[in-house]
Amino acid sequence: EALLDDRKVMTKSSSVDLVTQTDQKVEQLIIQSVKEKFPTHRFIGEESVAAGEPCILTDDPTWIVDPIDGTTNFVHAGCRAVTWYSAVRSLLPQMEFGVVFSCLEDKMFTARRGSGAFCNGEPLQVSGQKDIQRSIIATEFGSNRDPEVVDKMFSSLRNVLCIPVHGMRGAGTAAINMCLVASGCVEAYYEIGMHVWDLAASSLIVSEAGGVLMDVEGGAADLMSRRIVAANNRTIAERIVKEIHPFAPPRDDAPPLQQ
Ligand SMILES: O=P(O)(O)O[C@H]1[C@H](O)[C@@H](O)[C@H](O)[C@@H](O)[C@@H]1O
Ligand SMILES: [Mg+2]
Ligand SMILES: [Mg+2]
Repeated sequence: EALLDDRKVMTKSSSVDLVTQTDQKVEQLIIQSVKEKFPTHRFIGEESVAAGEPCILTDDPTWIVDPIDGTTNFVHAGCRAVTWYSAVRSLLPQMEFGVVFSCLEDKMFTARRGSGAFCNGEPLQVSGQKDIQRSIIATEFGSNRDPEVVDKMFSSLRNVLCIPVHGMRGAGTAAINMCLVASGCVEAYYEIGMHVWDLAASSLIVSEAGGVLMDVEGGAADLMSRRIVAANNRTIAERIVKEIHPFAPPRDDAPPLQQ
């Protein structure tokens, strides 16, 4: 409880969707320092959106910021990851670079479109495993405790586990789960319910490390849809898609509900 007090924990969409003053301060720090260099660029920041800012990509260069990914870990045990990235939108949003910093491990994951993915400067490569039965799969349960949604998540978890796979893991942060895919430590990560700022930077890191991104129903990945399968290859991604019980949370870029 002392920890919770120290970190000034507040809640957002539900009693388990946590935010701290540190999340808010880190986001302000990142946005202010980028603005000083690039005054015309736009931002989509997790805590700014929570405060009512729009979550829309335009044709302008846009930085997508998740100040602390894994706030629940941070509240309970210390820091986890800080993530931000820049997207330049033409006809389709095109990510230019992604950065994820894992402060617990002092690892800086980076990727630039067309130039590969790196961890502390060392090139990253996804796992070469093609057999799902020799794979480790990562997932998370997010912050929705609606029993119907939880039933669907458990049904997917059960199906994937019983393929059977070697194991299932969850780092408590989407960004780090995706970096684990990019590093070849796990074969895939899937989740429904996280947000564009959880995935933006690490999605480029996964694809630049040779991985694939897919929607949970098998179509093209859509970072605003709050659904993702990130895998080392298409065979593994498509096998996971077969086992997922899909549902569609409200999109990140949906217009706000009228009061
Ligand atoms: O810690 P935050 O930035 O809120 O992100 C987490 C998200 O809230 C959860 O729903 C997901 O399950 C985690 O994987 C995210 O990393
Ligand atoms: Mg996050
Ligand atoms: Mg966050």
